[in-house]
Amino acid sequence: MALHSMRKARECWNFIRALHQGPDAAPVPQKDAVKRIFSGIQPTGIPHLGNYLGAIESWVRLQDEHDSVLYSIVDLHSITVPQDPTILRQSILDMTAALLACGINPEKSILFQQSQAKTAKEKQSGTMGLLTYPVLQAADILLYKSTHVPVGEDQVQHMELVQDLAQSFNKKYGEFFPVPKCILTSMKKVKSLRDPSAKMSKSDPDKLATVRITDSPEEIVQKFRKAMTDFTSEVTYEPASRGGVSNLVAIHAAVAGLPVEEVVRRSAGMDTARYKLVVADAVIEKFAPIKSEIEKLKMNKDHLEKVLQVGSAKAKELAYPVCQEVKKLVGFL
Ligand SMILES: Nc1ncnc2c1ncn2[C@@H]1O[C@H](COP(=O)(O)OC(=O)[C@@H](N)Cc2c[nH]c3ccccc23)[C@@H](O)[C@H]1O
Repeated sequence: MALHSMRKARECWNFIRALHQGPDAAPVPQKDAVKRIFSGIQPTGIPHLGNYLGAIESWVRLQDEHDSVLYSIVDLHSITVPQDPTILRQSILDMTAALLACGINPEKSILFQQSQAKTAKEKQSGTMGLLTYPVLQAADILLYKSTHVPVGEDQVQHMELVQDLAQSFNKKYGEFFPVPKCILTSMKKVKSLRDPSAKMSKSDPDKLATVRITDSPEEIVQKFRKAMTDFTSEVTYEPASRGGVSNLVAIHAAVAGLPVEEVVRRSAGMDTARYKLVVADAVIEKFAPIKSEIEKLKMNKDHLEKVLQVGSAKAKELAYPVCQEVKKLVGFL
């Protein structure tokens, strides 16, 4: 299996290299393209504060600001590590419920399941080789001619590859793909509560490091109470020298919708032990309505499945002409 995957991965890279070696085409001036927003999230695990503040919250805003917005539940990406099929199936629906509860509105954006939105003729490419992580991510984005990709800082490296691939393709075949830009929020890297030098992550083995949006109030309080700070009791925002407390201030400001300076001003005279509970309360308050909405949505499996079906059909419709155009440009059609 590993060998087979490696061979497929090599084939995939050769295919991309072959694309780059195509005939030099005269550059066509880039059109003033309409913005198309695209982003994705892995279905494995419940979204955490980092996913929420670094990505999902801005996704909700962007669907109000732009006409063409797609959000993908990237199930193909999640199988780069072993997954139990029954659990994966459930996790896809759980992620759908979580995104809807956070405010993703299928009337305003296309919410779809990555594996279900491949165009019919593309089916033969569903091998692990083509799914090699960053290449698959590039395919996700370019397949819809996306212009803007709202992500956290950890995705910037992947985005650089996507930009390179788009530029190389355009150089050979004429301006076809917009070179997609990242949209980063001020919360582009929410730090682990246990180690402010690391990002908050779903897979952190220290359960106290990561606050999930469905955590109980007690769990949230416990995690913030144990958050790593330093020996200075004052609350200040100095990310370079006081990573722990600054992470708390940044989280607090983001969930309360206040500027950092205001949050620091309001906590004057408070020590960090007391402040941790204030931040925990703000997070509990922010997540409470989302948590109860998730519970409601999870009871209606048919609705969740329908949302994904409709979204996947719409995504497929957008992808098909792009895929055909690429095939024509390359000479496959
Ligand atoms: N601690 C953190 N602070 C701030 N932001 C964070 C933090 N942790 C996670 N994020 C952001 O959450 C989004 C989803 O994360 P994933 O790991 O599922 O995200 C991933 O694993 C992607 N490879 C999924 C993907 C597949 N295809 C795509 C195409 C476009 C954009 C994204 C994708 C991401 O925006 C991520 O940056």
